[in-house]
Amino acid sequence: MNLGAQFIQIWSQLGIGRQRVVVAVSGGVDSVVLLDLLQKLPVDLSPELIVANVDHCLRTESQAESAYLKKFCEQRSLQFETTRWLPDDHPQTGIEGAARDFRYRFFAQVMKKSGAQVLLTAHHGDDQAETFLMKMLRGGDLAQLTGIKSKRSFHSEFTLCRPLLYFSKQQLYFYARSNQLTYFEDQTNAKDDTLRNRLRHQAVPLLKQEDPRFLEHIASFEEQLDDVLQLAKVRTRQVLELLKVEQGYSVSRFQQLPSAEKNAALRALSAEFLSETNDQQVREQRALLENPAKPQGMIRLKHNYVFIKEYDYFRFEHVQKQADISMAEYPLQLGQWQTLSAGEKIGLFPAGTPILASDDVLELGQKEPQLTVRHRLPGDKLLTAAGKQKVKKILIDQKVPFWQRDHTWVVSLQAGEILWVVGAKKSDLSRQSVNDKIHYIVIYRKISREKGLPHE
Ligand SMILES: Nc1ncnc2c1ncn2[C@@H]1O[C@H](COP(=O)(O)OP(=O)(O)OP(=O)(O)O)[C@@H](O)[C@H]1O
Repeated sequence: MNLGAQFIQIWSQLGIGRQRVVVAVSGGVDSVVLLDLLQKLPVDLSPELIVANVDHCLRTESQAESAYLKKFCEQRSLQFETTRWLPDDHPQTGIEGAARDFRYRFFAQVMKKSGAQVLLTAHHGDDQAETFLMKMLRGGDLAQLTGIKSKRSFHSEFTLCRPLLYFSKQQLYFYARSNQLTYFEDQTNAKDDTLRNRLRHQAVPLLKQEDPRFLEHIASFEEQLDDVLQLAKVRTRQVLELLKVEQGYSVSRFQQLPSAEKNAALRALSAEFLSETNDQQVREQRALLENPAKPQGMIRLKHNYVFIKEYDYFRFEHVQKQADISMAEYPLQLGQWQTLSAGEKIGLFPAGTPILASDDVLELGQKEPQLTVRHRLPGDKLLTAAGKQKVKKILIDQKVPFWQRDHTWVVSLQAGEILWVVGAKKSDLSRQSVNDKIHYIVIYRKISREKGLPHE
């Protein structure tokens, strides 16, 4: 079957039919062939074409090429839309990415203006193989290897289709010559200054020489990989659902999973929290979760995240840096609760105020205590009969994990001396002696998130 006949088949399968489409035409052989193939489709499959072109002003010839395309389209009564990316708007670095962004923004504008829903580009099999090899070289998430898709959504409201993915560049050259098409060669593509160009000129020809069906094999792997990844995604979601508990994820349920599901779950969580996966860290997390000798543990991750195992739960947690933690300081007003966070509150009350079994209470001997509550700060010291004790040391001795230390609340006297490191230690001087009358109490209470519990 010749290329034109194969194209008709592919076009029918894409299901675009006769609707209005925008074709991205650079003037290179790929897009010139695409435009010709589209114009030669049988009438019942023939779409309404709008040709979109961007002059990036990156090569001296580009202006003349755009002018040629304009004339070409006029002669064939094709709607032609073009724009220039002026040199003043070019960034110092990342020019390729910026050019791509500009180009696709323009295509979206043309689509909006014309009411077209589909954008066509002329990516072909060699582009696919080069992209595959580039991603393989760079490493990372397996999903990235699925490469260029023949159909995907674009700017959320449009569809981007690449009907030439199944053809090699060589086939496109052959078609262009046989049909006497005029196209332009981008001379910058001849240089070996980019990875893509080196792969195009050196690696890909060698691989094609080893097996002429190399491009077909890549395309087939891409399709299979796509299918397998879709299935894996569904299963991973089910696994995460199974592991989910109120405090995070269940360690015991994790331990019962088959090996592949363990890895998939940890990778998916890394991707969710850190937007990337790191095999070494997934191995470390798994080793921690499977180690019965370590009921608790923590692994530092990127972007201020930590992976925490606490007995039967594990979770990813974002640890705030000291600078990000609220510097709020609340004076305690007699008889009033002060909310500290969504899950906790504190208050100063007269002695004898009813308390709950789960409350933590500091008894006070002072007549009119002037107390404030705040997060602990570097250098804080607890007042004790034996002298002052560093709060940091208390937290370390009490094995408070480091990611929770800066979140610790302290209750201090006006002078700054600390009477209570909440959850860790109370000053033995909050009353002069055990026989001293208790005048007031400070109550620290966890607020249950479940409504309707008897104590709330
Ligand atoms: N200046 C341009 N004007 C119109 N269409 C363009 C232009 N440059 C590229 N295209 C369209 O994009 C297709 C791919 O081009 P190219 O291989 O240069 O892009 P790329 O660098 O791989 O980036 P991307 O895949 O994101 O478009 C072309 O076949 C053509 O359809």
